[in-house]
Amino acid sequence: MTRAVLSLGSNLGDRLANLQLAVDGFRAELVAVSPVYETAPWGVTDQDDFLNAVLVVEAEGVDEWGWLRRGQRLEEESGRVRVLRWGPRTLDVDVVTVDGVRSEHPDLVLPHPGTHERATVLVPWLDVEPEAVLPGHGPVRAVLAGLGTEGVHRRDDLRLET
Ligand SMILES: Nc1ncnc2c1ncn2[C@@H]1O[C@H](COP(=O)(O)OP(=O)(O)OP(=O)(O)O)[C@@H](O)[C@H]1O
Ligand SMILES: Nc1nc2c(c(=O)[nH]1)N=C(CO)CN2
Repeated sequence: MTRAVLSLGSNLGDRLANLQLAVDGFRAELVAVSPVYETAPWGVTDQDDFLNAVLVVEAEGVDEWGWLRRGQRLEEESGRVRVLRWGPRTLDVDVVTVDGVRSEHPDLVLPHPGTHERATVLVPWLDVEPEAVLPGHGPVRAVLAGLGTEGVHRRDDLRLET
C-alpha cells in the first residue's frame, strides 16, 4: 500500500470543475480531500488567482511513478496545454510526497521541491493531515509558521464533491 499527498491547482477555465475532475479521477483511492483555497499566484504573478486543494490517496500496487502518471493523465483530460513554466493552467497535479520516498529523478523529484516555500500547498495539506511532516524540512506546521499564509483564502462556498 502506498499513500500519496497530491496538490491540485487551477487558474484557467472552470477552476472548480477542473479540481473536481481530479477528485473524480482518484475517487477509488481517496482518503481525504481538503477545503478549496483561492490563492494569489506565485512564480509568474501576472496571472489570474488559482484555486488550490490537496488530496490524500492510498492504493495497493501504485508506486510513485504510478501516481505521477495518473495525475498527468488527468491534466491532459482537463485540456491542459503546457505553454509557460509557472503560467496559467486548467489543472496541475503535483506529487508532493509518497510515503517516505526520496527521489532526485528530474521527472519525479520527491518530495516535490517547491513544497516548503508554498503556503498554497502547506495550508490545505495541514487541513487533512495536521501532523504532517515534510521529509527534509520537518513538521509542516512549523514550516508554515515560518512562511505565513498571506494570499491564501479559504473558500467555504466552493466544495469538492466526494
Ligand atoms: N513531484 C513531482 N510532481 C509532479 N511533477 C513532477 C514532480 N517532480 C518532477 N516533475 C516533473 O515536472 C514536470 C511538470 O512540470 P510542470 O509544467 O507541471 O511544472 P510547474 O507546475 O510549472 O512547476 P512546478 O513543478 O514548480 O510546480 C513534469 O515533467 C514532471 O515529470
Ligand atoms: N497560487 C498559486 N500560484 C501558482 C500555482 C498554484 O498552484 N497556486 N502553480 C503554479 C504552477 O505550478 C504557478 N503559480
